[in-house]
Amino acid sequence: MISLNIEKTFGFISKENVAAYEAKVKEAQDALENGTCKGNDFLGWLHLPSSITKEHLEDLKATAQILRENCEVVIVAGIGGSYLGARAVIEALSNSFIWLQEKKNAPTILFAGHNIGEDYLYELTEYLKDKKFGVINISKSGTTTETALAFRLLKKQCEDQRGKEMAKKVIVAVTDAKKGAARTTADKEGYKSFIIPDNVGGRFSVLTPVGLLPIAVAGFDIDKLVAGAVEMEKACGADVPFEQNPAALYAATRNELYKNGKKIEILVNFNPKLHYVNEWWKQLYGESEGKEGKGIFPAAVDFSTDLHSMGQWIQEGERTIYETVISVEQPTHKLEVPSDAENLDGLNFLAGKRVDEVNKMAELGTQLAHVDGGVPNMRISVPTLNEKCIGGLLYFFEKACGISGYLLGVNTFNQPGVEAYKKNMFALLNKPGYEEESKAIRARL
Ligand SMILES: O=P(O)(O)OC[C@H]1O[C@](O)(CO)[C@@H](O)[C@@H]1O
Repeated sequence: MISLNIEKTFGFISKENVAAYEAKVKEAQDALENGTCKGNDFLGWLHLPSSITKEHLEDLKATAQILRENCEVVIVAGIGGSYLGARAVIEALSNSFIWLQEKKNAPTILFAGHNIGEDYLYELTEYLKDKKFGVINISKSGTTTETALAFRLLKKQCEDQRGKEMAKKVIVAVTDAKKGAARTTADKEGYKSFIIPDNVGGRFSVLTPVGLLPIAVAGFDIDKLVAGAVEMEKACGADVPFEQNPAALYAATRNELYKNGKKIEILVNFNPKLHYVNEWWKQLYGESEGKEGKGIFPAAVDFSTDLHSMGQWIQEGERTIYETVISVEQPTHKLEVPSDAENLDGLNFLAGKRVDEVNKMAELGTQLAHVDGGVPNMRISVPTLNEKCIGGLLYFFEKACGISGYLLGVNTFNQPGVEAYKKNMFALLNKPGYEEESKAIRARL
């Protein structure tokens, strides 16, 4: 099970001040449990893991199997919370060179609908020209422009290439039960569809079909992923004492750091497979807390790669940052540094050591250097990268986010600020219904 160590924050904030959050954290836990916090119509994620039924998982696995049997490539179309969770889990669990391997035991998973890059979409559609492909169209609102645009292209191409009947079989919708264009299309075309519950917001939806279906198609064990989340739901529960509750401690510590001028949290990994876990985390905390002129800025780096780009800033730049390191205890594979008779590269001092030992010393050395340089450090230990641990990690971050947003005093579950760019874009594109905004925005150009 994952664990949290906050010892290396105590040169910057005091143990007593973190412990003093106990009552406020209890209030937060109660408010989440009783549904009395702000945004209380979006609390469906709280006990989601333990409420997932065997039948639901079987339904997801059966649909995944149809896609696996009929597709060489599956495109997951979605953006934000309808994209990042699936990508985070799939990349954390996949072989880093999966798409270069001839023999695959699952369709290649590609992503679309998370940008409006013409070249990206052109190159994707070109690549798909001789492929048996399917699409999972994911959008809670069913109206997000980026996703809808990509889906329009992919749906047509799939129907043209594979025929209407096969397209019906290999296109799956994950969307609202009733509203939105994605629902209308799915119902009209007769696609298999899954529902995103009303009370689960996008960034908290990885354990709904939004994440579970693509993860199952990619060949990973969603039973174990959910089991890991269930375990963490218990470990972070309202009945677990403050000092033993990782979500409570993480939420309290980051709020205390924020109060002491640490305005930026950098999520750090020492494993490139976790890059998209960082990205998922950025949305979770950024959309949840960045509002009302408040909120820790969630940044992220991949070490040791970024020690050679951002390392200088972190070591000696403005002291408004702290780091949270996701440390994977055990790699999946074993690789030792070979000995070399000539030792031309001078690396024989590493001969016989596992590559991970070198990585772990980089991690430890970085922690000490950054703490010496004025950067508080928290460490989240993950035993290994498997479904169970990742499920636990995701739920831990969600629960801590729910508590942390409450401590900050914001509505953790809305994202009103995201509408501003959309409104301008629609006005600039002359979307019907935006006539007044179009006139007003053009007058400003
Ligand atoms: O699932 P949808 O409705 O397409 O939304 C995708 C993403 O867009 C946002 O609503 C922001 O615009 C996110 O909160 C959400 O995760």
